[in-house]
Amino acid sequence: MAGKTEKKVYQVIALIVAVSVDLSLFYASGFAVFHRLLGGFAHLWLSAALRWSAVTVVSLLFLGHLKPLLIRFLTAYSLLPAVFETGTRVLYREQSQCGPGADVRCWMMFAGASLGAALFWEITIPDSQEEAGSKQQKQRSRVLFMRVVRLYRPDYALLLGGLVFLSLAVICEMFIPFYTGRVIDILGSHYKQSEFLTALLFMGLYSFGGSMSAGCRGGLLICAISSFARRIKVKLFEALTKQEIAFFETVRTGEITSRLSKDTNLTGRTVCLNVNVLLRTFLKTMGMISLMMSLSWKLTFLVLMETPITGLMQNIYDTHYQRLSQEMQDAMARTNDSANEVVFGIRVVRSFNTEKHEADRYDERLKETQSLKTRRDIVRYIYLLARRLTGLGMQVLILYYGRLFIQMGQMTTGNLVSFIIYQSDLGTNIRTLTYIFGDMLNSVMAAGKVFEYIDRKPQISMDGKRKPEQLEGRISYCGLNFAYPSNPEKTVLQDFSLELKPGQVTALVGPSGEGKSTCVSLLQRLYEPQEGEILLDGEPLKSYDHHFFHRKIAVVSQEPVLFSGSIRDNITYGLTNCSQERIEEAARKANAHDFIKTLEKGYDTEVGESGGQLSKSERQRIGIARALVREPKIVILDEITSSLDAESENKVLQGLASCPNQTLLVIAHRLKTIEKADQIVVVRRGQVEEKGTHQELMEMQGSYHKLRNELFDEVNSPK
Ligand SMILES: Nc1ncnc2c1ncn2[C@@H]1O[C@H](COP(=O)(O)OP(=O)(O)OP(=O)(O)O)[C@@H](O)[C@H]1O
Repeated sequence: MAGKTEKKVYQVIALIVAVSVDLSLFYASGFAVFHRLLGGFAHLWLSAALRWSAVTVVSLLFLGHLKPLLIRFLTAYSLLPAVFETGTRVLYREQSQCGPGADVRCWMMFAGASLGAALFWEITIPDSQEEAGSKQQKQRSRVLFMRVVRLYRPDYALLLGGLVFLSLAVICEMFIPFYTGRVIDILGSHYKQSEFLTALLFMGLYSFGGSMSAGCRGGLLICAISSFARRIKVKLFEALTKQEIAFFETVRTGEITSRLSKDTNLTGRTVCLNVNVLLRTFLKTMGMISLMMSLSWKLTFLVLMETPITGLMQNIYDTHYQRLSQEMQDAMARTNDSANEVVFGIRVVRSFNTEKHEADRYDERLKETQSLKTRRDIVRYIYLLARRLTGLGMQVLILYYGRLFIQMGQMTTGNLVSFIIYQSDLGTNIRTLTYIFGDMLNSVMAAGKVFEYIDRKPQISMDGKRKPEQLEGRISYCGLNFAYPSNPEKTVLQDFSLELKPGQVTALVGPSGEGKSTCVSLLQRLYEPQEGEILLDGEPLKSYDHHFFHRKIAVVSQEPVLFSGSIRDNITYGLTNCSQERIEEAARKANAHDFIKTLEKGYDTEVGESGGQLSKSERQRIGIARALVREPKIVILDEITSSLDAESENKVLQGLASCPNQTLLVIAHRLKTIEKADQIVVVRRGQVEEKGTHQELMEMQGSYHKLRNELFDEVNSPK
């Protein structure tokens, strides 16, 4: 507490000493002797340097170190009188009121202006520690922005063309108000036709040039944007397809599709269009300010005084508007998700008669979105009102002072008209500049989300190199412990060990939810066990080359997913140069050939979206053919019985048994079909409870025996 008070006392003493030193120097700089000795400009700049050094040293001595905000303030504060005076003398050959002498009013004006500028800087580009989080975010935005700019490299020619036309358009547009004022002056004074026609001609030429250039600029930039969007979409898509399955389970589908469709477009469009608007507005603003200066530098300074107020208002508005927009977008994504879910599961909705319930749920989500939208719009209206009021106040001031200057002969009526046209544009331009700068930083956040996925390293590595010429197909599960990443609390497999031998059929049986499908997922490397390892021919799965491994292992899941396209496309999915004989052979083994032949277009029949034009059993058989056509070393059938009748299942198993040295893993509920398996494994609570042949397990009278009896009772129980 005492330390804090001491620090405060030091700060107050520092302030008093610095102000006294500075005031003395400021007054001394006004002494006539210095003017005579050093000349006008030299004395101004020397005094600025002296004041800067003196106040900096005093502050350093008392405070020990200087914060960036204080350095900026001191620099602006010491240099402002010199800059202001030099500018006035060079540009207008006049001396300002603060030029020859130095009084307290000038000193206070410069101090106030510097403090305002430093605070404005601090709010827009913060430096202080309290704002460190926000500063970091802005720095991150800049890095992201530069990355987007680099990604535009293939389209630099288009961008360059766009920039050239942009500059031409700005130059042309800038001169139109100037000639408007000129026409008014010509009409108002001694009318000369030649002058009038020349002014009209130039106005026409500039208008035409401006429109042409603006059109070309827009066209070139749109081309650049669409080419960029295509490139980044492909990059993102590639990155997404490499992610592990757990990623897709933890991230909502709506979020992924929104990244792919919306954020990629936003990244390309906003950055490119923002740069376009930013440059155009910046050039226009600079040009306008210099033209306005030439019309009346005093009125121009008056107009520029509005800038910090507008900037601050814009900054506050942007922060709230962006936050509410983000919340609204999230709410919209949730609304779309719920609609998608219902469309996807419309059969369930209909059969459970929950149409009304789903409509109410959708309405709830819509209400949430609507309320956020209303709040966002209210913020916008308040901002617009404040903006209009400041603009109006400024226009009244301009008219008041403009009339005074006309009376004093410092400007003509035409000049004032041109000035007012420029001023109304300038206000919009300055607002656009502040807005675009903020918006650009915010919009690159969309790019940030896209890059987050592009840069994401899949948690299951695909860096294995092993591609042996010969593969036996011996699988060993060694002491696996596993919990799904989306539910890490629940251990699904516990010290799970099992051996699958080449040329043998292993069947996993057991009650539902005990971990059979999980064994298959781990063997496919869809997930990585937390402990233990799965070996293939004695080597860890992750040491095998990703493509090699997935050519050697084929899975037919409970509900195989087909993709739109023909039956042939689906069977040969991911393969090139696959002969018709090979396709047909696989289809025969899968008991699919006969039904395909009865179709009008045979193997060229379209299966529809997700195979929707085929029955469940037909989809299943095509899924089996797709697995077998690869001639894999290891085949996994995950409860194919759920959609196949007993006859089809028997045929499929016979077909598979005819492949020599294939390791076959079957998960089955219908125990009858796996009686002939070389090894039957009962999985319970994530562990191997029993294993052996059908005969051995029946003799043991354990779990398998019990399961068989339960199923037998189920089948024979009176309906
Ligand atoms: N993707 C997942 N995320 C989280 N938990 C999961 C996931 N998939 C399965 N589980 C859980 O893991 C446990 C084992 O599931 P698994 O699908 O392996 O059982 P199963 O024996 O194959 O059952 P079934 O015979 O019904 O297919 C279950 O409790 C299940 O709820």
